[in-house]
Amino acid sequence: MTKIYTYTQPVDADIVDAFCVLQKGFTDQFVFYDKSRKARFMGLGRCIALPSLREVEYVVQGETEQPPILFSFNRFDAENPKPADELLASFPRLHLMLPEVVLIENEQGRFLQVNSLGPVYAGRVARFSRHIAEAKPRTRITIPFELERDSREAWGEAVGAGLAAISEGRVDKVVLSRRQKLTAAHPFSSKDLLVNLIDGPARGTVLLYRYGDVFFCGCTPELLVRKDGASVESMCLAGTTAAGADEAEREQLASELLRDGKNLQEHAYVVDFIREVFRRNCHDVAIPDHPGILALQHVQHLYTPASAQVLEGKTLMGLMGELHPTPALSGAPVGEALMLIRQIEAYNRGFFGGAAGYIDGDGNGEFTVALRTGVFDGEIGWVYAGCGIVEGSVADDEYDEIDMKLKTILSAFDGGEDGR
Ligand SMILES: C=C(O[C@@H]1C=C(C(=O)O)C=C[C@H]1O)C(=O)O
Repeated sequence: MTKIYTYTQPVDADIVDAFCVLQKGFTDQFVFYDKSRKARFMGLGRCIALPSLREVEYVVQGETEQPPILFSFNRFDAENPKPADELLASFPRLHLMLPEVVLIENEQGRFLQVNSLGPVYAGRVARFSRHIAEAKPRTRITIPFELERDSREAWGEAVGAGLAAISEGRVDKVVLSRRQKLTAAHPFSSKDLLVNLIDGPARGTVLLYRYGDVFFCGCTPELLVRKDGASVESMCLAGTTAAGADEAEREQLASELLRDGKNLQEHAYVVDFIREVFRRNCHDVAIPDHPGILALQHVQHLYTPASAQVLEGKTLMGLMGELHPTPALSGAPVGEALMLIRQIEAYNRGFFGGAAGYIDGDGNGEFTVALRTGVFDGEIGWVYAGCGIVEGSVADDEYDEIDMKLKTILSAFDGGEDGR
């Protein structure tokens, strides 16, 4: 048993401003920041890595009873023998990470949490508090960059290989991705991208995992699983169209998407898969028969929410393991699709499409699917996005769909000076 001491006290500060001032002192950083709900956790510093919550016992200290917050970033296909891109390869393979300091904003308020393997003394927390009290409102900057286009021809070949596997009956759907390299004129920091994603128009959950100089970040719309006591939720997200130039066009495109057979089929594989996992692990499963629309800044998706009550003894980590990867990121059937992705894609996805989230010391928490993300160091970065290929998919259209999805992570370079 590892004993953790967790000292929490309220803070009267914007946690993003507080993070910006504290982060200078820490190379290891972890962020899970839901823009629409108060589920916001910003971790700093290397404290301890744990294989599972079962090994942990925590002692609550301080004015507020809050369990410790641990972060978990998992690769899309941890067993893929293909070497990861050099930037991604520098991350350790850790399961649960408990940072030294966590800034929290939840339904109970805003807090500063300090974790340690020995008792935390009040003076240490007070020092962080004083530092936070000096935090100035953050500013945004635009970071100019150039993208190296990946070839449409190579993509055409990849899609061709996917379509061949579909017509041979090996898979019904396979999700293929593209990556692009970007180079900025000047080195940029994780803080700059983080602030632009949090304050910019992208909807969803902002993620950051920085280890040393290298960082992985993005803003994902896709919830994999959320657990709060016995209540669990997930989300089926697959099937995509453009956002539209104005509200009328958005509605027009949304109503076309809701009637598009190919997209509905892509979506149905995800619904069937999540329903099956929920039926095995939960009761009172509620999943609507027909999808709705999730309208985002750069695209819109077919969307079906899923909720249930989890069986006693089932854990968040267990559910995450069973749900990931869903056919939204792999294909159907999942195992065959994963094997095909290993064969077709020239690179290892690393954390792109992986399960990224947090868990508290009581076993509640949530995981997202790490979409609309990239990995960065200094002035270079790799950004990733993918799309579902089914019978009838046209390579050029899918290439354009991926370009639309890439706009979300690229918006991290936009300081918003044009008023957006
Ligand atoms: C693979 C991505 O997105 C996934 C694929 C989608 C699709 O194929 O329509 C839609 C939403 C996501 O589940 C991505 O954003 O990179």
